[in-house]
Amino acid sequence: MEAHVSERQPRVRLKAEHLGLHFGGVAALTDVSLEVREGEILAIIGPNGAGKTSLLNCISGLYRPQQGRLVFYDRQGNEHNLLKKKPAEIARLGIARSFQNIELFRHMTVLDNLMLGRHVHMQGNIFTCGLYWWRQQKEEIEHRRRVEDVIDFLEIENIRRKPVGTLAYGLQKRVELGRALALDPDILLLDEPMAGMNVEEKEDMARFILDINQERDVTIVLIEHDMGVVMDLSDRVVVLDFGRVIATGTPEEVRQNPLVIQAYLGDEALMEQL
Ligand SMILES: Nc1ncnc2c1ncn2[C@@H]1O[C@H](COP(=O)(O)OP(=O)(O)OP(=O)(O)O)[C@@H](O)[C@H]1O
Repeated sequence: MEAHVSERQPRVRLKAEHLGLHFGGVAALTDVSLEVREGEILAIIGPNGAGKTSLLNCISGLYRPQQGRLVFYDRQGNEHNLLKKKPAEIARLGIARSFQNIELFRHMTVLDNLMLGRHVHMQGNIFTCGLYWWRQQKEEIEHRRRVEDVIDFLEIENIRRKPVGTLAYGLQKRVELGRALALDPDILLLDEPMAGMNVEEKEDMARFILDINQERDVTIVLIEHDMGVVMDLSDRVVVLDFGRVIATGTPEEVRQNPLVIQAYLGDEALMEQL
């Protein structure tokens, strides 16, 4: 008897429809539509100035596009209009991000930076502190437990008490990843997590990204210039050029797409990697 294997389409967790973002006369994004599917690693690639960071900024609420729709579906399937939410609300929904230029407090320890990563989940304030001290204590312990779990996961136990500014660049990038992970995200937005790293650091980072995706069940949207990394890590790729989506598909499909090759022509370093 013939076996019927049903191939279930993964759920869509984030959908952008016809996004348009401009700064005065500069169009950063034009008619950008894409979806992020549950459990995938989606890479956003494109030449410099293509609009990659602007897109992540729209998703995390830092930029407000003038056109289009941006919707997040939570684990229960509820729809959330991200264009109506502030960055902290978006983070609380389960969308965390790391930044291209590390955005950590350099004089604070690794542990404190990671605790700050959880602040959007913290309920306590000056009133509840006084009235419900025990509740505050319980909450604090739980946050600390989750942060310690991230520290173990990223293998940074030995630097947990060190000020971030004293760490090597590659480790700072790992702490930046930890800060985003401490938020317990459903979707992690990573803006060039391997930029400026040596080969060994890149390999470590690639392993952590895969483990976060597979073991911690986190959907990942990744901006990356290193095409080798993109080809190895991602399930699907969206290619932006001059603020427009010019291709979407598997790494192999986009690599052979004539529009993508055209967009990268002129940049020999990028072409070599394609
Ligand atoms: N805050 C801003 N004010 C004015 N223009 C901006 C702003 N942010 C982005 N832009 C413009 O939008 C366009 C897209 O920039 P963006 O940084 O999103 O590209 P990118 O693909 O991330 O580039 P890179 O690979 O160099 O980081 C560029 O022309 C940029 O100058």
